Amino acid sequence: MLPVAETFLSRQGEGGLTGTNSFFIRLSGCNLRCWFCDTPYASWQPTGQRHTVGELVRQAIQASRSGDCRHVVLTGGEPLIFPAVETLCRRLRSEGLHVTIETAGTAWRDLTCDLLSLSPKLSSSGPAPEQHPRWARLHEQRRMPVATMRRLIDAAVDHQVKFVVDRIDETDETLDIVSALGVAPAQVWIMPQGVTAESLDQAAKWLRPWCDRHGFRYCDRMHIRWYGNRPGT
Ligand SMILES: C[S@@+](CC[C@H](N)C(=O)[O-])C[C@H]1O[C@@H](n2cnc3c(N)ncnc32)[C@H](O)[C@@H]1O
Ligand SMILES: Nc1nc2[nH]cc(C(=O)O)c2c(=O)[nH]1
Ligand code: SF4
Ligand SMILES: [Mg+2]
Repeated sequence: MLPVAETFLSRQGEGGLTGTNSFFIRLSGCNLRCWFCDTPYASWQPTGQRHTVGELVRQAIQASRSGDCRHVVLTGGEPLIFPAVETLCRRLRSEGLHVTIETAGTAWRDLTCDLLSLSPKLSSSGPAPEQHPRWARLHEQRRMPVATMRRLIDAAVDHQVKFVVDRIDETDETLDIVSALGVAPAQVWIMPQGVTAESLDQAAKWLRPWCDRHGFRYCDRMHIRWYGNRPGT
C-alpha cells in the first residue's frame, strides 16, 4: 500500500521531458520540509488515501490508453521513503511504461527507473529554526547524503539533476554539489524557486546568464505558466 495525495494526467513541466504527456502519481509524505515546497499537501500536511500498487498500475495503464501517454512520473512528497515504490516502479516498467522519479535523493531504494530526476536540496532550503526547530534539524541532517544520491544515479537508465535556486549567493554551493556528485554539466538543470510566472521571469534575469557561464541548462517551470500552481496539474 502507498499513501497517495493525487493522481492526474498532465504535461511534464520541468527538465528534459518538458511537454511530454505524463501520468503523475504524487505520494504523500516527506522526510524533509523545504520552506518553499510547492506541494505542502504532500509534505507539511500530507493528505490523501492509501492505494495498492495494483490499483496504481491499473490507473497508469488506463491513462496510457486514454491519454496517449507512455510516461509515468512518481513524485511527492518524497517517493523514495516508501519501500513499496520499488514494486510500483518495477511493475510500471514491465508494462512498457517509461518511469521518471522526482526525488530529493535522500533515501536508497533498490530500483531502476528510466529517468532519475534528482533535486538535491541546498542548505538554505530548510525551514526557519525559530518556527520549526525539529524539522530544521532533521532537514539539515538528511538533505545531502552524496553516496546515496550517486548510487541512485548509477542505478537509473538516465538522470538529470535539478537544483532549486532562490538567491544568487546559493550558486557556489550548487557548484560544490555538482562536483561532489560527479555529474556532467549537461545533465544539470537550474530551476528558479517560484510558484508564479512573474517570480520565474524575475529570477531568469540573473539565473540564465549564470547557467550559460557554467554550461548548465536553465529549467523553466512550464506547468506554472500553463496552469498556475494548482493541485492536479
Ligand atoms: C514537490 S517536489 C517532489 C519530489 C521531491 N520531494 C523533490 O523535492 O525533488 C517536485 C519538484 O518540485 C521542486 N520544487 C518544489 N517547490 C518548489 C518551488 N517553490 N520552486 C521551484 N521548484 C520547487 C522540487 O525541487 C522538485 O524538483
Ligand atoms: N506538470 C507538472 N510537471 C511536473 N514536473 C515535476 C512535478 C512534480 O511536482 O514533481 C510536476 C508537476 O507537479 N506538474
Ligand atoms: S523534498 Fe520535495 S516534497 Fe519534500 S518538502 Fe522539499 S520540495 Fe517538498
Ligand atoms: Mg510540482
